[in-house]
Amino acid sequence: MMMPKIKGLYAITPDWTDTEKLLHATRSLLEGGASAIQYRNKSDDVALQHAQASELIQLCHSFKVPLIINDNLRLADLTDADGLHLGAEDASIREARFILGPDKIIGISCYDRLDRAKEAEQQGAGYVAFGSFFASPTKPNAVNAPLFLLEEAKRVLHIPVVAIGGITLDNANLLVKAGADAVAVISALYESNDLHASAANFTSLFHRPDQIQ
Ligand SMILES: Cc1ncc(COP(=O)(O)OP(=O)(O)O)c(N)n1
Ligand SMILES: Cc1ncsc1CCOP(=O)(O)O
Ligand SMILES: [Mg+2]
Repeated sequence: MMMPKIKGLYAITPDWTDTEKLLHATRSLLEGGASAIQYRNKSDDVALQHAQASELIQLCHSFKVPLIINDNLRLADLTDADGLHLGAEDASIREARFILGPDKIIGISCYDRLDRAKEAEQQGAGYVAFGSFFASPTKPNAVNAPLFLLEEAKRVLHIPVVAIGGITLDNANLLVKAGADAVAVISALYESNDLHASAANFTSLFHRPDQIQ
């Protein structure tokens, strides 16, 4: 698959053990317009992770959407996933590139740090992520990032800038207006009563012309 740039709605999976439920929910998000999916499973059940990631890759590819693995370089390599997302505690870009090759998407968590993003871009990252911008139900103790960081990041970086953390349909437009190329969302999608509509509503934020204030 040709690797598209990260842009629009980037859905991240919750820690669900029910694989059918996870696939069904993710299909609804893809039908609603999600343009990238991240498999983020924090359990240590290697067999479950391998099975879920493999099924998600097939599903995503039927929509021509990339599936990115969080944290786990070995799993990304084993499943031939489209990319890997790395935080401060995870592998280095250099190691990931060496194992995965030049074509995979490598995303880097930059928290509230522009210096980290500049370095990641220089080292060949495919996108950088900042956050948490709002209180996150999934990660309540995450570092807080200010909105103006997105504007600064857009001024100096040439790779896509992703925003994460507590993003809902009520606050996402602030991030898009500040320059986010994509929003990465867990709870407001997977805990929604209508996943298809939620994904479609997030996606529409990226196609709307800027409103005059
Ligand atoms: C798109 C995106 N941005 C940030 C993160 C967070 O990564 P990290 O800091 O390594 O934390 P965990 O997600 O591993 O708990 C992410 N996963 N995706
Ligand atoms: C992985 C991560 N990193 C910062 S906040 C967060 C979780 C985002 O999940 P939610 O959309 O439920 O706030
Ligand atoms: Mg991580």
